[in-house]
Amino acid sequence: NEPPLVPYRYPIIGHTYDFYRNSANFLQNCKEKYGEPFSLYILGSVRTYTGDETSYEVFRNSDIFDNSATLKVFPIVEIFDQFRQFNSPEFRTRVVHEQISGKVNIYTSRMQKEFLSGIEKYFGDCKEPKVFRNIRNTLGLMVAKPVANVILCEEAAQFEDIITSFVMLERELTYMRLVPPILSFISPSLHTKLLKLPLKFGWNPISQHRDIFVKRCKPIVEERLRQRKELGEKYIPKEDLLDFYLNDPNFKTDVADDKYMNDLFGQLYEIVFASVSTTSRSLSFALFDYAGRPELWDEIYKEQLKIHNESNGILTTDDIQKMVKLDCFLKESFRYSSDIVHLIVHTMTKDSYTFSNGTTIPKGRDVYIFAKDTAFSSKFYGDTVHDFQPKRHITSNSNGEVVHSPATKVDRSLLTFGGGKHACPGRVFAVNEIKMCLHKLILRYHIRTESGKVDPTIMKATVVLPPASGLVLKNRN
Ligand code: HEM
Repeated sequence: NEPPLVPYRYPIIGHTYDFYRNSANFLQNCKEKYGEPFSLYILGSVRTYTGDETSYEVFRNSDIFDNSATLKVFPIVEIFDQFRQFNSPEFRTRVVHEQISGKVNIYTSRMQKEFLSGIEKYFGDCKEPKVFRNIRNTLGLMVAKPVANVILCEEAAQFEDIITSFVMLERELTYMRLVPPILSFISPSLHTKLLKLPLKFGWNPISQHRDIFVKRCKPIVEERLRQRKELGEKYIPKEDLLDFYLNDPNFKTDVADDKYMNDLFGQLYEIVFASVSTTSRSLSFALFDYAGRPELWDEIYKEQLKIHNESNGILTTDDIQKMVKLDCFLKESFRYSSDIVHLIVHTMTKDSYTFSNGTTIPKGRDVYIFAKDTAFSSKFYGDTVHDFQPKRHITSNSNGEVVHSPATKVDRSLLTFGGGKHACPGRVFAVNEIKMCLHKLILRYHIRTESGKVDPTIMKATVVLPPASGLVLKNRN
């Protein structure tokens, strides 16, 4: 009882052409005609696509659906493995969960300072309306500053070359993700081999970023090691990820030699990449979603002003939690910016798996999540599914209590942060970061699109990117 294989006309090519020509429409038509899940023959192999009903099952059953299939299209682990001594995804997830998301209250004031200095530097006064194009790049730099502060250390966040390097790293690796997988026609593994070929010849696309990291951070690491040695038990650990690694039994050292610095680079920069690429993408979408919808401005601004006045301009995590309107707006922006197909690919590892609706897939089948189907599902979002309505995330109970479903929440109706055991461990940090940045920007500037309308997003195969048009900022005073 396999999911229906959608009929195709040409052998070998199968559905490849139709899929890449307009994947959103094509997948939608397939789902309407054949239900879900359904299977397609793309780039020489059969893949199963899940929609709003069955996608969450895949995330929830992470013991059966292995997410490492993602590495076939994006061999990021190998790139970082060239530098580090060992790779443990479980350890990394725990570190992000406990040391980054779990400590946002400690980081909030430092992040705030970084945002304020970033806003001054990259946007400035804007006394007269000023147009900003290529906003994703600017927002990447903005996001990189607090990330450098938390993941490396406060000192490192002040180095311009570290901040630029974070953004370049993100861009270079994202290009790799967008390389068309033409060779997969011959064999799916050939595409991966092509992407990994430069590594075989000793050329790693991110070596230049390692050099910058070593130049800037080695003296800091050496000084910390020296202090640790001198003070012993009396050493007070610094609140950043760099110090956490220096103190962890797996990474403890007396000497910061090349091998050690390479290892630190591999461990820390994979987290930097996971953090900067996703956060700057979401922040860019959110700014465009805000700038193109004047009907939302007043309410959101008033909330920010109230919280600003109450907190005397120095935000705590409690203040950020009070930004309910901003949170609902961000959640709606997450929904609107959903990729067509989820980045994470899952392979079914058991002998067979039967979905709750009765269809069965065999061992080894790659399962792709048709994410847009969930984000725009009328089952979850009713008749207004195509309207941008932040208030949908607020519910008034019969007892008069008003509750809202936070942007960090992972559930079957929104797959922005995945789900199940592997759900993004950095989401609390990311949402706090984005809200803080939007809060500061909205307080300081009137923000609108250059066109005065909601600008269209850009589609690259199944990936959705923020508009390439300009945003106009003008100081409120
Ligand atoms: C808006 C920003 C972000 C988005 C949209 C996002 C999205 C995701 C998604 C979809 C996954 C895969 C989940 C799954 O397989 O079910 C993931 C995993 C992950 N994310 Fe995020 N993420 C964001 C920010 C961050 C940040 C700031 C960090 C680190 C500080 C981070 C670290 C990670 C890590 C380590 C994993 C792997 C988890 C695992 O496999 O167990 N992410 N993220």
